Amino acid sequence: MSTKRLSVVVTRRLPADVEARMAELFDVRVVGSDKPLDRAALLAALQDADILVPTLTDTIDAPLLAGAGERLKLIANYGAGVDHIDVATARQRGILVSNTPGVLTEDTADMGLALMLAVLRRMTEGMAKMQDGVWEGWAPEALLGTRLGGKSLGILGMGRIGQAMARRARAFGMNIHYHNRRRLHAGLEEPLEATFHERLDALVGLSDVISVNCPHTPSTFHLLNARRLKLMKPTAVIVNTSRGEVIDENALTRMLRAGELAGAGLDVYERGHGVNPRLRELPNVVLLPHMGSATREARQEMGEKVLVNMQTFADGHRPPDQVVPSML
Ligand SMILES: O=CC(=O)O
Repeated sequence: MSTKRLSVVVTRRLPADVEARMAELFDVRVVGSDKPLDRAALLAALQDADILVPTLTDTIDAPLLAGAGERLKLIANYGAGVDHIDVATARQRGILVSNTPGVLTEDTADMGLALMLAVLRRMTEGMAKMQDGVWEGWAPEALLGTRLGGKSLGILGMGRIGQAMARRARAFGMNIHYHNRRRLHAGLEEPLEATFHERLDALVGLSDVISVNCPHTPSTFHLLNARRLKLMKPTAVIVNTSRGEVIDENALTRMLRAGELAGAGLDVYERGHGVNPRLRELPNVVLLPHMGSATREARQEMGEKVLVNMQTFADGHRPPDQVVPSML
C-alpha cells in the first residue's frame, strides 16, 4: 500500500525529526499545538483520518470513537500507557491500537529510584533550606533520613519497569519483594533475588517502600485503597511513576497528613483531579509533573516506535506493538 495516501492526525508536537520522517511517509496533519487538544477539534480532525497518533492527554473513549469517520483504522499511541484509550471499543470497531513499550523502561525506573532517594533522604527539604537561605550549618541530628540498604522494596507490578526498578534497588542493597498477576519465571526472578507474594496485602504489610509499577486498568484502579494503605508500616513510603489511579489519592493524602505514612514520591496523579493542594503542603511528599519518560532519548525512541507501528500497518501487517484488550 502506498503510505502517502494514508491520512494521519497527530494531536501534539513530537520531536522534530519524528515529525519530519512521518511527513515524508504519510499525509500528516498535526492538529494540536503544545497543549492538550480540544475534544471538538479532535473529533473534527478524525472525520477523514486513517491513523490517529494521540498521547496520554487525549481521551479516546467510546463516544469519540463512535463519532470518528469510518476510515480510522489505527490508533498509534505515542506512549506506553493506554488507559486513556478504550481499547475494547476500538477493537469492536475494527480499529487497531499500538503503543511504545520498552524504550522508556530504564528512564522511568531511574525516576522511580530518584523519587525514592529524594523522599528517604529528604532531598527537597534540604534544598528548600538552601533556597530559603535558612541553613545554619551541619548538625548531627539535622534532616535525618532513612538508609535504603537493608530495607524491603515492594514492587507492585513486575513488568519491564518493575524489573528495572528491582535491578537498581538491588544495587542499593535493598531486598526485593513483588506482587504481579503472574509470578516471574525463575530465569528472571533469581537474578533479582526477588520474593513473589501472591497476596498483595502481604506485600503491602512488609514493605518499607512500595513502588507502583503496574499499568492502570479496570482491575488495578485503586488497588491501593484506604484499607490496603492502612496495612502499610507507618514508617513506609510510597513511590508512584505509573498512573495516579492505582492509588486512592484522597486516602493517601489523609494518611500522609495524619502521619500514618512516612512519605510519598509521586510523578502521577488521579486523572482530572489535578494535584491535590493538600499534597503540596506536605514536606515529606515529593511531587513531579509526570516526567518519568522525559528524556530526549526516550521521547525520540518513542517516536521511532510510533513510525514503525504506522509503517507496518500501512504495509498491511499488524503493528509490532499492538495492544489487545486481553493484555490489559
Ligand atoms: O506515562 C507515560 C507513558 O505512558 O508513556
